[in-house]
Amino acid sequence: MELQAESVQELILKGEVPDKYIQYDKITGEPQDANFPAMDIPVIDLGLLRNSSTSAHELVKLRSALSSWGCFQAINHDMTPKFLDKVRDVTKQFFELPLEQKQRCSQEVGDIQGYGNGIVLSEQQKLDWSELLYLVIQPEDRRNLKLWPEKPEDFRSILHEYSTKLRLITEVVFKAMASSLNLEENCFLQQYGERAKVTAKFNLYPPCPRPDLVLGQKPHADGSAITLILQDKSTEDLQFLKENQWFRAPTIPEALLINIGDQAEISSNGIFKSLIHRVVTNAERERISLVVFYIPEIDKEIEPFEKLFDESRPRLYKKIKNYPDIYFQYYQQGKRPIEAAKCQI
Ligand SMILES: O=C(O)CCC(=O)C(=O)O
Ligand SMILES: [Fe+2]
Repeated sequence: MELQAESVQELILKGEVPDKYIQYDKITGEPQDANFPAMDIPVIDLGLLRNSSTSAHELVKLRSALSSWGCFQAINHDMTPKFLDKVRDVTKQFFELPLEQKQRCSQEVGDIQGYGNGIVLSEQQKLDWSELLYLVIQPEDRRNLKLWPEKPEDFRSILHEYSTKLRLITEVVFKAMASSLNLEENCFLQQYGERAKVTAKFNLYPPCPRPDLVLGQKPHADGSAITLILQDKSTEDLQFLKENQWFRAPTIPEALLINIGDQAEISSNGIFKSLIHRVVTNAERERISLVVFYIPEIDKEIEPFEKLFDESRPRLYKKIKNYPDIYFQYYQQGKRPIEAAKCQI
């Protein structure tokens, strides 16, 4: 079932926060806007990773970051700060359009692509304080250009350029992830397939009058293999959960925050961690972000690489296929999707 939620823009005009948006933190019991410490994650230079004579130290940092926090900040990725600001600008300009104009890109029934307030699976579901635009960007023949905004005028060309650049970045990152585990460098790319799906989710989190009770995005782990996030420069509202404590992700304007999703946790036999994260709201400022998911081909078999388990280190995950399907089924039942892939030990 899909129900269209009332747009947050309309609620702000009315100045009210309906019950459907009120969420309590069942994990820590703290108000959503308590002051949480910053995560201690490394900044990794992708330029150094590209070359085997300079990569050794970065690979150690990468492995350690991905096995503790499941994420890192990537710099020197070949996208200039000016270009990243352009991406942020077109995102902001799109969300500033009048609602009717944004609705030209609206989600169609049964499809998550397009503009909307996220998928509403049931009447009881708590809602996020956000607007979003979700588009497939790779493979190119799977783009639904009808849903790509025509305004602002440079939106499409900038998204195309961003998507081309990200292809090279994801390749470097997957190869480095493999090398950091002493595996053949193409193993992730091969397991995920040449036609892996890459999707872009543009998010707007408007200022919210009750940041103590309302979330921009509920706690979840990503169903992707990896996720690449371009953060807003002016806020730090993304948080990761580690050992039952929330930590704030620092914003570095020129960096991409790259995190592990469930499928790379499975391939790495649990060495890399797909951590639960959420977005909090903010009474003063709006926040925008551009989140890109790298999603393996659905008919590829995803399983831990053989070299990563033996008698002393048990195999933690089974072979799975079509994880997005499993993900939605489990998510709907309020369970963590990766549980479905765990071996019974
Ligand atoms: O907006 C963000 O920074 C992160 C959103 C997120 O976690 C997601 O879309 O999966
Ligand atoms: Fe996420």
